[in-house]
Amino acid sequence: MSVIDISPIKSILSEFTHPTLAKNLLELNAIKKCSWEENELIIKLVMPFPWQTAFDVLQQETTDKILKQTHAKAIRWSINYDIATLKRANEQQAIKNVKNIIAISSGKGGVGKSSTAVNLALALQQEGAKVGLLDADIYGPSIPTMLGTVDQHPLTPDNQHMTPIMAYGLATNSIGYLVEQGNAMVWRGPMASKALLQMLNDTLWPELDYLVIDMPPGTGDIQLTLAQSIPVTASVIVTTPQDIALIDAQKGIAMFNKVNIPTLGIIENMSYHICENCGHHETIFGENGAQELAQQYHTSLLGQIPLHRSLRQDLDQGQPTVIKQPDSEFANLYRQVADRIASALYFQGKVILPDISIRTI
Ligand SMILES: Nc1ncnc2c1ncn2[C@@H]1O[C@H](COP(=O)(O)OP(=O)(O)OP(=O)(O)O)[C@@H](O)[C@H]1O
Repeated sequence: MSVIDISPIKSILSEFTHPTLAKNLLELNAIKKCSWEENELIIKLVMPFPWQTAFDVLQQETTDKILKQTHAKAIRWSINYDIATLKRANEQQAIKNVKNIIAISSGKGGVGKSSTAVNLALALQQEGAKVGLLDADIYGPSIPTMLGTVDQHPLTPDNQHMTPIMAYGLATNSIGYLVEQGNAMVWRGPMASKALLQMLNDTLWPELDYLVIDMPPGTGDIQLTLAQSIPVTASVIVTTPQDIALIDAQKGIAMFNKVNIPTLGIIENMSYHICENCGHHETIFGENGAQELAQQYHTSLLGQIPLHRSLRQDLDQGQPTVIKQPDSEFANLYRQVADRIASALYFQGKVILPDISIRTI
């Protein structure tokens, strides 16, 4: 076959725009292969952040254009990921095998932080990343229930380290796997923080692009100690639109600012209620609160998740909506938020070499 000029293909690919792309695919150096094999065009991308949904859109939007331009019979598309390790807050040392840590926090309890953390972790995974989830919500470890793993216990092969519990492809650990329900509630602050840091350091995490940490709610001493001791890349705040939750979310952002941890943005949970009968959207907890808070603190509103019975039911049954109803509008929303988080982390952060040293506490 004669040599074909691939520059028009690259130019079509570089013209592709998407909310996750602050730079185009050419500038990102994401087009790793663009060549011919027996009348078929091979296009291979390697992305530094999870990008599956956008990759589907790219194919839909550009396949016909490229075929027309090249007269190829078909395109064989593929995508791989080489997820970037980003600079950690306060130059902290990394956890072995963990590239990036995202702390999910809320100023106030009960706003849906754990529900959001679980669905987001699974959404990041569906978008192409290797993900772990650490339930640091010591006073209400709900992750095992939400993942249907309540009866499981991590093994300790050497009496010091723990093997994580695998659930739907996520590597997880939770205080809920280790102590009887209710026992951790009586721990004093330092004991609780120590236990969590131990879980973080002593779990035999497989290679992870992101470890999502479901932080304990509130902005007290435990949260401050944890925020300072965990090598996080950035934090994400979950709130409801209610004034009382927003005031506490504000305290959360202020706490992270104080210890130099970037707040990537705010997720508004229970933003509006969707009526199961007529589909009507009702803003029962108020409107625009999280948007205004984000503006005030120069951060972004990463997404708005509705209040819906099926979201709660799926979690109660141990099958988060992203798994139970992957094609639902809710799962799409979680994937959209996950994509925003991953691309914002990449474009706002500084890429560093992975650090494989082990921390001791
Ligand atoms: N968007 C939603 N729609 C319906 N139910 C929800 C939604 N978000 C959370 N819930 C339900 O609200 C309850 C509290 O949620 P969750 O445990 O995630 O809150 P939390 O902020 O982590 O709480 P805590 O502060 O106790 O850790 C759960 O029963 C959960 O299923």
